[in-house]
Amino acid sequence: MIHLQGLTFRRGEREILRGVDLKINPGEHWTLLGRNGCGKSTILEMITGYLFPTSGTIDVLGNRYGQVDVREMRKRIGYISPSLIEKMTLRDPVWEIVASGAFAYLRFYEEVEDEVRERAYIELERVGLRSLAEQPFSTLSQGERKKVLLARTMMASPELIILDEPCAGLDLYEREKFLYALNELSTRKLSILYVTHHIEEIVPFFTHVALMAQGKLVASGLKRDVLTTDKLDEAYDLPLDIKWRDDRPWIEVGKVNL
Ligand SMILES: Nc1ncnc2c1ncn2[C@@H]1O[C@H](COP(=O)(O)OP(=O)(O)OP(=O)(O)O)[C@@H](O)[C@H]1O
Repeated sequence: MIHLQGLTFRRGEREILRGVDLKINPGEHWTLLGRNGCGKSTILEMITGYLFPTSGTIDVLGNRYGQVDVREMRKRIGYISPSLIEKMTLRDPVWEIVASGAFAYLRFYEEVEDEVRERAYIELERVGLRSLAEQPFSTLSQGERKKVLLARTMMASPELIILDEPCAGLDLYEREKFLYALNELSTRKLSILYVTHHIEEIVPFFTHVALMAQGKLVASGLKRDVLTTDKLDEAYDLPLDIKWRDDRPWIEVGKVNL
C-alpha cells in the first residue's frame, strides 16, 4: 500500500527527514504522531506527490514515484489537508462541493450530471449530513465542513485516505462525530493515514502508530507496541503516562520541568 525506504529530505543545511522507513499494508489504519515540526506533513506531501525526497524511495499503491504520473496517483488517494477547506468556494451548495470530488475539481463550471448528484447525496447521507445538502458551504460549522470534505473524498472511491490534523479546531462533540464518520468509512476497502497531535483521537479502528521525533521514526508498528511510556517520553521529551479505556489511549502528563 505504502512503502517508504530511506527517505531523507534536506533544505539548505537542514535535514528535515533523516532516513524514514515505513511500510503500511492494505487494510491497516495508521496514525502518525510527533511534535511540531518533526516532519509529519512533509511525509504526507511526499506520499501525495507534492514533494520529492532528497534520497530514498516511495512506493504507493504498487507504483514507484519517479516512474509514475503522480496526477494519476492522486486520483486514487483522498487527501484532506489543512489548506483544502480554504480552497472551497463558500457560496457553493454543500452537495456541489461533495460532487466535485468525483473529478478532483475544486468547483463546477457546467451542469452536474444527475448520477453524480445522486452519489453526492448518498455520500452526504453516510456522514449524516444529507439534510444540509442544499445549504451554502459557508453556513456550516467547522465540524460539518470537515465531514463534507470526507464525503467529497469518498466520491472518487479512494484506496487510501490521508488526513492531516482533520480534528484541529473542533470541539469535543464535533471531534467525536467526525471520528465516528471516519470509523464508518474505515470498514470500506481502503487504508487510512491520519496525522494528529491528540492521542485520544486514536480510536479503536486505528491498528498502527508511527511515532516521529526530529525527522526520524522513533517507533512504528501495532499501536499497543508503540504507545508505551518509554517511546512517548523519547518522542515528546516529557514525563508521560499512557492509559487505555475501551481500546482508546489517553495521556497523563507528570510533573514538568521545562
Ligand atoms: N520547503 C521547506 N523549506 C524549508 N523548511 C521546510 C520546508 N518544508 C518544511 N520545512 C520545515 O521542516 C520541518 C518539518 O515540517 P512539517 O510541516 O513536516 O512538520 P510537522 O511535523 O507536520 O509539524 P506540525 O505538527 O507543526 O504541523 C519544519 O521545521 C518546517 O519548518
